[in-house]
Amino acid sequence: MDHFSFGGADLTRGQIFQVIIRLSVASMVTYYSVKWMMNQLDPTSKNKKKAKGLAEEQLKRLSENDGLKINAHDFNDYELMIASHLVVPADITVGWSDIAGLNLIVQELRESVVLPVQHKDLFKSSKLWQAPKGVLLHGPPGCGKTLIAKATAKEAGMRFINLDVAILTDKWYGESQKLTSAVFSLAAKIEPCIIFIDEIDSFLRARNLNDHEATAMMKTQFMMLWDGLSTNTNSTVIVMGATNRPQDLDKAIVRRMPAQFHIGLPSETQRTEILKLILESEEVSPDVDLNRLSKLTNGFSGSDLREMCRNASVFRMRQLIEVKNNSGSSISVIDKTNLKITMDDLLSSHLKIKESKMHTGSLFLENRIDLD
Ligand SMILES: Nc1ncnc2c1ncn2[C@@H]1O[C@H](COP(=O)(O)OP(=O)(O)OP(=O)(O)O)[C@@H](O)[C@H]1O
Repeated sequence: MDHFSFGGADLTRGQIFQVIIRLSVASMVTYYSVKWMMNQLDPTSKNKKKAKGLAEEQLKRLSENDGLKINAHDFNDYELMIASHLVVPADITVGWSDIAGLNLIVQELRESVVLPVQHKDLFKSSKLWQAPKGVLLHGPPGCGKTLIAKATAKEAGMRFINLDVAILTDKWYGESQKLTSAVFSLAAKIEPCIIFIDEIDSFLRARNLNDHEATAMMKTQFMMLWDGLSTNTNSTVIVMGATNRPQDLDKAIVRRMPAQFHIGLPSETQRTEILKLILESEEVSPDVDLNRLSKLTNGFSGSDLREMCRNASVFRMRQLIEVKNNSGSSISVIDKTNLKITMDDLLSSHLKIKESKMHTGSLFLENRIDLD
């Protein structure tokens, strides 16, 4: 029998084999225990599991409803993490008809994005007809940037990744580089796709010396992957960014977004159109004067106008019902004949919102000439 000498001890071949097995088992136990402990310590482990489940569900819907031949197994963990923010076109509830007063922008997006995506074969003969790889929507909050991005995806039949950039930079998710490249590889697998980044300035602001090394690397990587989209003319992936502060964006990013649209506070005429659209499906009393309301709401965004109408309908509801207990579970109807939103309801609501905007300093009265 062969004998081997280890640290002065004579061991047979069988004994060495046993030692190796024991060592392997011990290392495996240690590896899995440490992994389990890390998982327990990781505050995002629950979120990760939830995100994975959500992603698998969305991808399944995509293959069932959109006829895309995909399977959750075709995606790595990082892609699944990003896919949890995926919205399938069937779930997007807004289209062009939900946007008021922005006809020119809608027409441009229809021609430059929707048509080339919908009629890819027809448009492929010219490189200039291809949809741009980057679109920037800029302007004050609540004026419809997100609305436009979603409606574009819906009308073009594109999948929509509402990218939460916080997960790319969150240290618990780690591996920012892998997640960043997963954004683009996922988008390519499910194209045509819009990668929407709200407040893109917070992620891709002008690079400066104070940037953390990892952040700087991630920005560079993001831009390289983005450039890769231009070389692959077959895939239709568009990065669409929205920002209130375009001046803070890195110039290199702005260059990558050749299609840019300013969505400003609505003019008087636009406010009339927005109010008309919001109140179209509501019961409105004949005394409601939209032109007067539009004049009074100088400085209001589309979102403020919506809030004004919502508030007015709450005033109406108060006239209609009496809440009998604190929890609101018991109500009695007082007057069913008086359902229509009145001009008084809207005027009271207007005052309430104007006051609140003045307190928060968000009422920017525009001294502007209406161009439309
Ligand atoms: N032009 C518009 N037509 C119809 N509704 C509008 C319009 N602009 C804004 N709204 C209403 O305001 C809501 C908020 O708009 P949206 O979220 O698109 O604004 P945003 O510009 O993306 O704001 P933020 O910068 O705060 O994200 C919309 O869901 C819609 O109800």
